[in-house]
Amino acid sequence: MNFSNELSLLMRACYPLIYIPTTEEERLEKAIAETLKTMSNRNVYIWDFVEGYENNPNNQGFGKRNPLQALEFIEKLPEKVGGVFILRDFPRFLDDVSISRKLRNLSRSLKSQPKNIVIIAPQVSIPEELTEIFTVLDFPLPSREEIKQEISRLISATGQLLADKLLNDLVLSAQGLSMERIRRVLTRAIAAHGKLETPDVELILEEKRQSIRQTQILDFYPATEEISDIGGLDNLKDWLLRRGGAFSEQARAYGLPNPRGLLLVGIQGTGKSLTAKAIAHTWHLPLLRLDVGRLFAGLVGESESRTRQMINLAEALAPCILWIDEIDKAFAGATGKGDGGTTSRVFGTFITWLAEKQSPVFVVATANNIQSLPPEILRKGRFDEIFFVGLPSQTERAAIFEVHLSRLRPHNLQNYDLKRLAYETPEFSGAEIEQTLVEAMHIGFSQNRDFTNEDILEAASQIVPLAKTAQEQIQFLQNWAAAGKARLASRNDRLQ
Ligand SMILES: Nc1ncnc2c1ncn2[C@@H]1O[C@H](COP(=O)(O)OP(=O)(O)OP(=O)(O)O)[C@@H](O)[C@H]1O
Repeated sequence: MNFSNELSLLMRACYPLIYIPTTEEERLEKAIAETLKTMSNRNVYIWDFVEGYENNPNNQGFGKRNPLQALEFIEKLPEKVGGVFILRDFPRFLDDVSISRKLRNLSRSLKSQPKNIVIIAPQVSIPEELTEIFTVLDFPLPSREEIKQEISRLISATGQLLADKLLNDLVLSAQGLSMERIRRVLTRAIAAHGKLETPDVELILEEKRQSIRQTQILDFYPATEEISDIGGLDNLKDWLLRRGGAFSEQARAYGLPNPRGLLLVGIQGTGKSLTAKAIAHTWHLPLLRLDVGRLFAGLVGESESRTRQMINLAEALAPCILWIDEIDKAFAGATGKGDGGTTSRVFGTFITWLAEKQSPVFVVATANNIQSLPPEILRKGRFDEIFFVGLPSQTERAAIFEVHLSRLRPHNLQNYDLKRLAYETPEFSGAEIEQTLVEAMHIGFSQNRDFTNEDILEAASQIVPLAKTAQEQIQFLQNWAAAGKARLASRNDRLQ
């Protein structure tokens, strides 16, 4: 359902208190006004702390610097009078006892009246005692159509006729930005050279990178890895290659649903993060990395708000890959109330979105410890597939050596005995193989010569693979996967 439909539904169903987190005040107010055109009997009243009520000649300036008076005004209007009361700056006053009490009283009396209070704020910040009476509604970032209209409006003043391809590229690059930012970057470009050109796409992308960085929770991650850079994991690679075109228009026309995502479970260093990066690069989609630590840092209440912001942004940037590293660590306490319920509320928001999302956001989550994952994550319908990524078999280790040696010594690959190297490195993970090669290079470099098979074996002998110290964890994961809880990322090849 789009924003306007959802809002009008809430209004018609007499939801008295609606909270809309957004930094796009102006655009939101326009959207509300548009929505109200389809409903009769609803005037808009806008209040802010400095000016009081505006828009309405009879009450101009009423409630100036007095938020309680702003609420009393609503209360005093005759029952039959319909209205939408947009209160700017209001979250700052929600902690005040008189405001809180008045809102709770209003939430009861307005249930039978055609009146709705809408609070706009950059973040959701609602005191505990008021959470029940507010309905939080998300305001999406500008759609492709809105961005297209805005670009056309801005360019019309210059008389330039934009080619379809350039217009499309500009729209695509601007997706995920607020309208204010889009306007700012485009006007700057037009002011600089009187028109819009292909290099401006990069300008917009840079603005987008900055705006994503400012959220501090998502990062635009440049990915250069290919699926062919993953050694072994053939089942997983086949699965991915089969879905290569699954986000295309043709796939939609064919009737295919958007792929939802993957959960990759396994011990450290087996290529899970590498897979996330390779998917983004191979499918030509932007890779957004969620910093889970940041999601939970900061003030109480901010985590929920950040989660919504993250979802909103990912949807605006779709089609994209949302990479959630170590999801087990993020939601370890989701079933308890240890942190005042924050983790469980954030988890609730996230899991609901995961289950219901229609947008082409492909989630790649990785986890090392299945025991600390809330069981809801593993339920069907959350991810398309759960893969167990185990330690590489001997054949896979040879493939991993090959991937890295072809990159490091593309012209001398024949100097290395891949089979022997794989045979001599039992229980090594991909990361440990990479580490071994780096060490071998140090040996060769320090003696002023190229590194050899012997250097690699020497380096390997100095590494104690994690498998030795984490046997219990590995065994647990293997049993879990063998019980049919996950698909094996590797082809069944038991050679160790
Ligand atoms: N199957 C593999 N093929 C090629 N390289 C690999 C493979 N597995 C791991 N590596 C190498 O090890 C590095 C680290 O692996 P990666 O970060 O993907 O592991 P991970 O499973 O995500 O571990 P963690 O749980 O610690 O994040 C990779 O960047 C890559 O260079």
